[in-house]
Amino acid sequence: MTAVQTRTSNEAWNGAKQYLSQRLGSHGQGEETDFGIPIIDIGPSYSSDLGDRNKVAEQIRQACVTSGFFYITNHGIDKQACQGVLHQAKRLFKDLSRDQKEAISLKKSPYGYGWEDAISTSLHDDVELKEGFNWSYEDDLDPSGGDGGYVQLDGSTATDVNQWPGEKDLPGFYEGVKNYYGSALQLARHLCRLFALSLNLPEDYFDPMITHPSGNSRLMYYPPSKNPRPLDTASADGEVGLGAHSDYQVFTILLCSSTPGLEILSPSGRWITAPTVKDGIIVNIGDMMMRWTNDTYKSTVHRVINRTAEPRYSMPLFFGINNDQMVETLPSCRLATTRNY
Ligand SMILES: O=C(O)CCC(=O)C(=O)O
Ligand SMILES: [Fe+2]
Repeated sequence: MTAVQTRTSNEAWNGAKQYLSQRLGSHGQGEETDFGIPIIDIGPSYSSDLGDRNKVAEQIRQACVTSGFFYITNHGIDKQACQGVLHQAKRLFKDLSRDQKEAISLKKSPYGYGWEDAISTSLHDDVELKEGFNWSYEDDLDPSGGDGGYVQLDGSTATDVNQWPGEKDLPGFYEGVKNYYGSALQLARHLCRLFALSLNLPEDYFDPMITHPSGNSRLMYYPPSKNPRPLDTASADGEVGLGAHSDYQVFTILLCSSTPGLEILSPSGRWITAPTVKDGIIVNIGDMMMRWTNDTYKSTVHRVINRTAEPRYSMPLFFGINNDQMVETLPSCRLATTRNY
């Protein structure tokens, strides 16, 4: 049996800071070739023909070995569910009073779930303007019903850890979130099959690892800029919505309102603005997938700056495998040559 190593939150924070500065330090030397956010129509991946599914998987692979970011269209999530959850975000951030928000503040949660004030949480020492609301996977949100085996990242089996606004304060909020989140979980499981194909693994390779997945998610609010200006990614002007970071899970499914703001860092150190793609949802690779694939798939540094006079809302789902799943380098990503020592 392997000993479980625990780290204090300070150690984890410092480790994450160090990791980010290494990642930022490595920019400026890389190549720009093919770096962007391609749009992949995943409609054909729902076909019963393996050839169709493989064609989508190949496009996903191409995106993952370059920027690690892509849009998906024809993803199967109902338009109303998407609009609905962004509407719930607006209600939460605009309609709740300060006291109602404080009542569900993440400061009261051992796991950091609940409402997050606009405070500096950036690993890059930016003062962040965003407000958030965080929660973790729960069986009731999962259309599969889950298998009852969910464990938190620290191995605890604690349930009821999420802090939802009261039904009286925000009627219909939970249902609106569940409606989209449940569909996004199903999409995540579908994407796992495409990732498996893209990595030359059996299509069902990840299936047993996502029966009670890590599905932390959040709603985000980026206030309108005090100084609305044209997009100029060279300058942040002190108004950082969400500081530079990479996501830590396997992959993120990111739904955004139509206000632009997401920027991704190219290998040569340029910030590239993500365009608005009608009915498109962003998928991006996280650090866990980068590690798991032996750096074949890229987890790219990104940030959010709202330079417009409009508010911006988004909902990232940080999808990961079961927190109690043992991982080792994926078989198709091990070095081809074996060392004799
Ligand atoms: O709001 C966005 O567009 C991005 C959010 C994000 O990158 C994150 O929460 O990790
Ligand atoms: Fe992110």
